[in-house]
Amino acid sequence: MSDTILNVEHLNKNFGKKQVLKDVSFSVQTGHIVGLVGPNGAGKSTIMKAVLGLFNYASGTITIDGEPVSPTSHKAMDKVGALIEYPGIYPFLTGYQHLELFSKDSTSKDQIMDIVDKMKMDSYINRKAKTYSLGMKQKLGIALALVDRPKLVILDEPMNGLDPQANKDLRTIILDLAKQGTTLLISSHILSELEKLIDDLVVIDKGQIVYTKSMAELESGSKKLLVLKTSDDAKAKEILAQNNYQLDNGDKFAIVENDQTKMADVIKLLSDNGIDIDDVQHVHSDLETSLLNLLKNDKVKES
Ligand SMILES: Nc1ncnc2c1ncn2[C@@H]1O[C@H](COP(=O)(O)OP(=O)(O)OP(=O)(O)O)[C@@H](O)[C@H]1O
Repeated sequence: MSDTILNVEHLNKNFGKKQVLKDVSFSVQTGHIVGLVGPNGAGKSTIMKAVLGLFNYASGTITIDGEPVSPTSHKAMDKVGALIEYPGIYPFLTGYQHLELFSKDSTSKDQIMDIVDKMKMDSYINRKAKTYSLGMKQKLGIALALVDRPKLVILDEPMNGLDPQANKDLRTIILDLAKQGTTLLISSHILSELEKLIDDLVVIDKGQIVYTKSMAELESGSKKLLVLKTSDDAKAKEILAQNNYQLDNGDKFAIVENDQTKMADVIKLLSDNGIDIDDVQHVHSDLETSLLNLLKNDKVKES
């Protein structure tokens, strides 16, 4: 059984009169990759900053590896690496100098070159950062979060500005780290990328946690659809309904699949009734669809 590395309990946070975190509780298991997702302004960065001890909160507790975290209690930060919003980059320092300056004294040159190598930054690591593109700066920010090989890594929108190859490299690095026992809390709006990585999902909306589940649970609960395009969708729907197929109420013409649904039977039924099938495919709900449904159905109200 895995143990908990990060525990957030009953966290409340205000900015002026606005309450931006409302009784936020969740925990993260050691070695897991956890996705923190939700609409713009939901409170993802605020949670991450609170976990990093960057500001006071009205009430609640945060512990990392059993140690409390607050603006006056930073001991646990020794175990944490983070990239929050934009990486703080100094234009006149090279990438290598950034890594040297901001890594721990105990981090060796070999460790620095190892992350440079894995992030494929060799060709520009000795150039001044003012010459870096957006993606290069982002990669340097990620390298800074990882260079000390922390137990817990917090990445806010790490895929921002990365090209497809860099995204793939980052995915490999993250999955390798998790295999070695590193825990990662990652926020991203690029759900198609996130779902290739994460073990667990924490969904926040308007400052409240609306959902915490493993991806396995999410996938097992997600709908499987048979999406159809026919010569006469209206008639096809009528025939399928008469034959006890469950029509999906989404945007596309689809039936909800169960263990008894056979594509061949559906095609035969429709063609026996003089309907041509232009296209038919099995579709599993992806994370984006599941999340949109979840947010559509959640009852959280703006205060
Ligand atoms: N320093 C601040 N002062 C006042 N309000 C703030 C401050 N930082 C964040 N907020 C507000 O807190 C809420 C949550 O913001 P936060 O940045 O945590 O959202 P987010 O989920 O990370 O959003 P996004 O996906 O757009 O990055 C928003 O309503 C935002 O306007």
